[in-house]
Amino acid sequence: MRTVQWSWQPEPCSSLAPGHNQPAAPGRHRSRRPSASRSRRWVTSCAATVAPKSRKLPPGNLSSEIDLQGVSHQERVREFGAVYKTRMHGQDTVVVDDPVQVQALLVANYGVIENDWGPGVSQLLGQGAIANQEGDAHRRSRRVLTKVFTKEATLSYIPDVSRLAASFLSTWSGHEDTELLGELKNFTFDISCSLIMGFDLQEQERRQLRRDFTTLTSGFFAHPFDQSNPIAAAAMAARSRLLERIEPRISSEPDDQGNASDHAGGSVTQHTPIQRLYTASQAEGEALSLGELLDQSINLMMASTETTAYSICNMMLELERAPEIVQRLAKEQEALMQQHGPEITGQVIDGMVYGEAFTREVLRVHSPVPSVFRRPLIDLDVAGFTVPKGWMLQLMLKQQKLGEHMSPNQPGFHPERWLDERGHLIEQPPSFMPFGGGPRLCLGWMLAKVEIKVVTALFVRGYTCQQPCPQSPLSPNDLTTADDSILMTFARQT
Ligand code: HEM
Repeated sequence: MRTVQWSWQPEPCSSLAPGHNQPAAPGRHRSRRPSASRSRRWVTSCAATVAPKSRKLPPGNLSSEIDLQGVSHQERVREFGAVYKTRMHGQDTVVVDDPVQVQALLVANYGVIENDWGPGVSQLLGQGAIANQEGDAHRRSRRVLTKVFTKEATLSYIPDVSRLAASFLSTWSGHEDTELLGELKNFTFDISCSLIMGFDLQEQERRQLRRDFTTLTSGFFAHPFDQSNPIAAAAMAARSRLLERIEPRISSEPDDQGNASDHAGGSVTQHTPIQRLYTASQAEGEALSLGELLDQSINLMMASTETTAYSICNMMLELERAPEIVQRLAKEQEALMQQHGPEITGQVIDGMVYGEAFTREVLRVHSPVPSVFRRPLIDLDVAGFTVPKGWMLQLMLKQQKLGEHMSPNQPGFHPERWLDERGHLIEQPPSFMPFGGGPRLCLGWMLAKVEIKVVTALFVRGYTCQQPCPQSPLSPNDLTTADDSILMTFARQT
């Protein structure tokens, strides 16, 4: 029996401090089909294998759609176990909710399973987008795009992220009520947009970009995805408008000081990370074409905006109901300000030990990407069951199980569980995978954590918040369905 290699278990870095685990360089965690001579070693360390001829499908129910059966995922796991079959969006699907199996399938990527986002997302992102790529093309894109998300690059974004966060918080505190989720989507979109187009965009241009991006994302799951569907057509038109605005910014020429002006002789801006990628890749020969970089830009906006906004929104809802957590975070900030001064710097972000525990707990409890989808290219054996080629695989990233070394080891929102008795951060259990793993580990995980921590730090240093009509934190399914009417009243601390 051939097996799928599990060579690398991703452990997202808990901090920006040197010496902490960094995700492996993209080349290190390629999965490949093993040669027969090495298979014995893999048998002992792998979970997913190529299926034997005799098929044994997982238990479950294929007779009706998962939504129509009115049974929750947890109830299914209780009834059938961690690997079960069901119907989802008209397709036969196997759901995998065991962290060991999920990890193995995440690394078993090229040639064994492929990404499947459906026709809407695929077309709206574009063929050159990293989420649509497999094999060598995917490796090449990661090699190039990683340069924008190294630790050094991420540290360099902190001043701009802080400026933007300070400006949003100040605006919110000047209004009676803030539509929190909608505002946070603007905040996180502005950050990804700035990586691509610069921080100096005029407010009017930002507004137009946000509007077009919202129209584009509402087309992701439009069905059928063609011109006959007005939502799909509007989304494609919004994509074209976005690209028209992004293109001249990316291809603008740098002047002697590293500034850039667009080809139409328009505004002069600081060179952005994506512009630098374009110029550098032209020079180094490992070129991502302009077309590919445009698709990657849409992909970056898509990957970063709602995920991070949703995390910060839940973070605020948790803070609003837990004054003791706010107090502890504020005490940590006081100490950090005494040590490093008032600026938020990489040292401050690194020094946020309780802030890191808090961030992890937000991501654990409110995992904004609770699962990812894959499609097997061969019959696969998962935990002794066959997943036939062409079925859908839903891999659950959000895991209920806590690490045994965690205290408290019970459900609920407890940042303390990430600290040992001396107040040091504990090792992250393999079941904690908010940023996925393997060759598709989130590229922006460090930036996402920086955004969450910068907002946390600025908030506890100077603001309070209260919900005019209390609501529960958002459930993972609300990511695509929640309207933006989560109201929060911000005030400056007196
Ligand atoms: C809390 C915030 C975030 C969460 C929870 C998150 C989670 C994830 C997950 C689970 C994946 C893997 C998807 C898969 O396996 O199919 C992923 C991929 C990705 N993420 Fe994030 N993400 C976040 C923020 C960001 C940010 C801020 C950026 C960039 C600015 C970003 C860029 C990407 C990209 C480009 C990929 C695709 C990687 C590839 O296909 O190789 N993400 N993210």
